[in-house]
Amino acid sequence: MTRVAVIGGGRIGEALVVGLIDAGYAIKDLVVAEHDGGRAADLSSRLGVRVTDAAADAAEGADLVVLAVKPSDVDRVLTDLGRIELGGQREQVLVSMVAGVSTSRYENKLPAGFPVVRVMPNTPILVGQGMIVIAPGRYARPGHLETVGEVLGAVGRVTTVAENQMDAVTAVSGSGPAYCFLVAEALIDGAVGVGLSLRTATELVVQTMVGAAAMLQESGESPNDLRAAVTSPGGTTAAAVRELERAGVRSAFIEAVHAAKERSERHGSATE
Ligand SMILES: NC(=O)C1=CN([C@@H]2O[C@H](COP(=O)(O)OP(=O)(O)OC[C@H]3O[C@@H](n4cnc5c(N)ncnc54)[C@H](O)[C@@H]3O)[C@@H](O)[C@H]2O)C=CC1
Ligand SMILES: O=C(O)[C@@H]1CCC=N1
Repeated sequence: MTRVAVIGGGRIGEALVVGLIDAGYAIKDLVVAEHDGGRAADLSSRLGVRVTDAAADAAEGADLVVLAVKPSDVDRVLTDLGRIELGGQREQVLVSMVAGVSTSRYENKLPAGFPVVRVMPNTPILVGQGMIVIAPGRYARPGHLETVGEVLGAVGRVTTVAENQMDAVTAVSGSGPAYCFLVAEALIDGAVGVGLSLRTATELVVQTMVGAAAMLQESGESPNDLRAAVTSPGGTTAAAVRELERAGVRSAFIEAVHAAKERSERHGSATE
């Protein structure tokens, strides 16, 4: 099996490891580098994976070295990885999940020709329902992409784009679960406001989102058509949608995606 080292056992690093284990990945083929001691001990006891505090230690012997640290921690990880002969003993690929950081930035610091693949996952990888978008760096060959796609395909749907689309991707599917959770929170607030218990409100909202998502995925119809089918003339939905449009919800989402893309671009320029 492809051996995977995850550098950074934070939220997305943990989601990846849990998702892979739940998908049947062998624990012996996973290792995490986490430099926060408390967090490392917690991960090791809960997940049963080997956790080390050094990126170089985790990367040695791994086929995929997955970076899941904040953009500001990338330099430190690259310095640490410089202590070992990356790609010397085996074919290795660096997989960066870091928002905004370009493959060329890694390529400039890694041994010449070292393959780098930029990936934007999202937290539903935790439950095998992630959206994972891949962009090859300059030296990543089809075989490398295939290996990355095979491993990450265990935790969600994988698609490939050109790297110049990755900031937009980050703004849509990378951050996207947060937008959905915010909508869920607001709907639950509304449901409680019209008299439902928190428990009933949560059950109704969650299943409504699950059902709507399944229709989006399976019906082949556009969101607009699906919404029209719920909207009876002069009915409740039309009254609700009028309020949402009046409050500028549509343009708020559009502006939110623009803001997230700009932030991702700034991560890149701040660390070039
Ligand atoms: N949280 C999310 O939904 C997503 C996050 N990402 C990206 O993943 C990266 C991590 O994000 P989060 O998991 O949310 O952050 P986080 O702060 O929860 O996790 C980062 C972890 O890396 C550890 N770390 C930092 N430097 C290290 C080093 N040199 N060696 C070992 N461990 C080190 C930190 O102690 C921390 O536990 C970011 O670059 C973010 O852009 C990408 C997609 C989705
Ligand atoms: O908020 C962030 O910066 C990261 C990238 C995509 C999701 N979380």
